[in-house]
Amino acid sequence: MGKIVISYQSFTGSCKALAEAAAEGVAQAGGQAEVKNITETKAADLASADAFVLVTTQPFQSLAGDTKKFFETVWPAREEVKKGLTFAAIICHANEATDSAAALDKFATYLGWKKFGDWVLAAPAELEKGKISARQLGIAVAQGG
Ligand SMILES: Cc1cc2nc3c(=O)[nH]c(=O)nc-3n(C[C@H](O)[C@H](O)[C@H](O)COP(=O)(O)O)c2cc1C
Repeated sequence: MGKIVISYQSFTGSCKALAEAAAEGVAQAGGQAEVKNITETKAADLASADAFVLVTTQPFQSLAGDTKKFFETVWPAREEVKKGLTFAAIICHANEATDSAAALDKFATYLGWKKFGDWVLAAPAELEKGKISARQLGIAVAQGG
């Protein structure tokens, strides 16, 4: 795989740390990772990306605001995004993440992005464990599956 965009939304740093761990995995597998805040991620950034990894928190049991806004912004500009973009996600949650996972499923379907395996779940209380999963995800995405 070539360039992999890894975007995060983070209130207290856990999702940022998970995004950086995923980028380490990508680099370890010989890929090129670009880590960005979700507020700075636009459809055009995904034009030349081979894969997109989203790392998001889930306040109030639902997808975080800036992350949802990202999808709302990408939708009208979706033609700019590489066709069939590979899409992986890490949901960082304090309890269960059913609603956020379902929302990401819907966005992937609407946009025609190719879901990469299962969404990875991580808990801020077990951040080191989450970082291992994030690194493994980065390696797997960079290796193309
Ligand atoms: C305002 C707010 C509301 C939250 N509500 C939930 C929630 O309903 N369910 C949940 O699993 N986590 C909830 N969280 C916890 C976040 O999931 C957790 O703190 C976050 O994933 C940590 O990532 P971060 O350090 O990148 O912000 C909430 C956090 C904030 C700030």
